[in-house]
Amino acid sequence: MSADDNLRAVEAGVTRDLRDRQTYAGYLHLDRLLSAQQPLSEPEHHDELLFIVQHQTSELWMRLIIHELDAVLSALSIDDLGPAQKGLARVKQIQRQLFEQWGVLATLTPSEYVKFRGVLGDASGFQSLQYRIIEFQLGNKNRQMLDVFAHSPADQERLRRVLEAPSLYDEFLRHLARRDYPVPADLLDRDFSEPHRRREDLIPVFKAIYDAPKRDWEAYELCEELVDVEESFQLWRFRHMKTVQRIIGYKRGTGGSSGVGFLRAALDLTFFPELLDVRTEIGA
Ligand code: HEM
Ligand SMILES: N[C@@H](CC(=O)c1ccccc1NC=O)C(=O)O
Repeated sequence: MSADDNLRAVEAGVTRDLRDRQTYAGYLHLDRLLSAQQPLSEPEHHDELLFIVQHQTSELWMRLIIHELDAVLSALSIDDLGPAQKGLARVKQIQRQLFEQWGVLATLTPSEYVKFRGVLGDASGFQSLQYRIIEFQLGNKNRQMLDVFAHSPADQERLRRVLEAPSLYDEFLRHLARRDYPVPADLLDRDFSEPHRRREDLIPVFKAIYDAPKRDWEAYELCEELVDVEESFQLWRFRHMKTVQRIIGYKRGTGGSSGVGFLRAALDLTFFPELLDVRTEIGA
């Protein structure tokens, strides 16, 4: 065998007899994973598989984001900034992946989608538990979202726990307070199920950090990481809205909302408003 044969020799050491061994497919449970794509259209529409895979891969990446954000929240709560930073860096890369993934779905045309949209019934991404958990972890709290999970008490309970727990911003502000930044006291122990509302008196905290980055580089860097995560999240929302617009135009959503208008309204939501507001004050 040589390079000219265009064949690679399988080395003698390669394990070939995998009876009673841990295997690739076994470890990854590929039997379950790869049998979970079940198109409902009849006759089966070619593009329904794309729709299913796009959503399932998104849910897998969201599973990892939740796992990483859980670790980031714990790290912040014990002032362990290194691991928090590392976790956010990973989250950012996953977000980039989720953003790029829209390009695949954008190859689905309106003519193709209408052919199987009917099989979706009342199902909608609006009902994604993992998406809502991430929004809550990041701070877009909204108790009304619990209603959507009344049909599934275990899911509803899981979401309620995240709703009532401190968000990333809450944990960051508590960390800054422990480092003697003048974070307003009422923000440190509040009803965490409420969204954070923009506060003028937080801006001096961030201004102190941004005016002298070298004095507290860790805090400065974490501020920038949070802004990155917020921006990536908004980019995902924007591209979802644009993809929806090109595929269903201004039809109502299967979840019952107005569709594109409803998705556009989410672009006004913000996770860390003062971290953006402070930029207006820098150098002033
Ligand atoms: C053909 C592709 C898609 C269309 C036409 C579409 C359409 C919509 C519409 C109209 C809504 C508003 C709720 C409703 O009334 O249904 C919505 C919400 C949502 N969709 Fe999609 N979507 C698509 C793909 C995706 C994909 C791939 C994901 C990834 C998981 C996704 C996740 C979501 C989420 C999380 C929401 C809730 C957003 C919010 O509350 O702001 N969608 N979608
Ligand atoms: N809301 C979409 C349907 C939809 O996209 C969907 C349906 C079932 C499972 C996931 C979905 N994705 C995002 O909303 C629509 O109105 O066409």
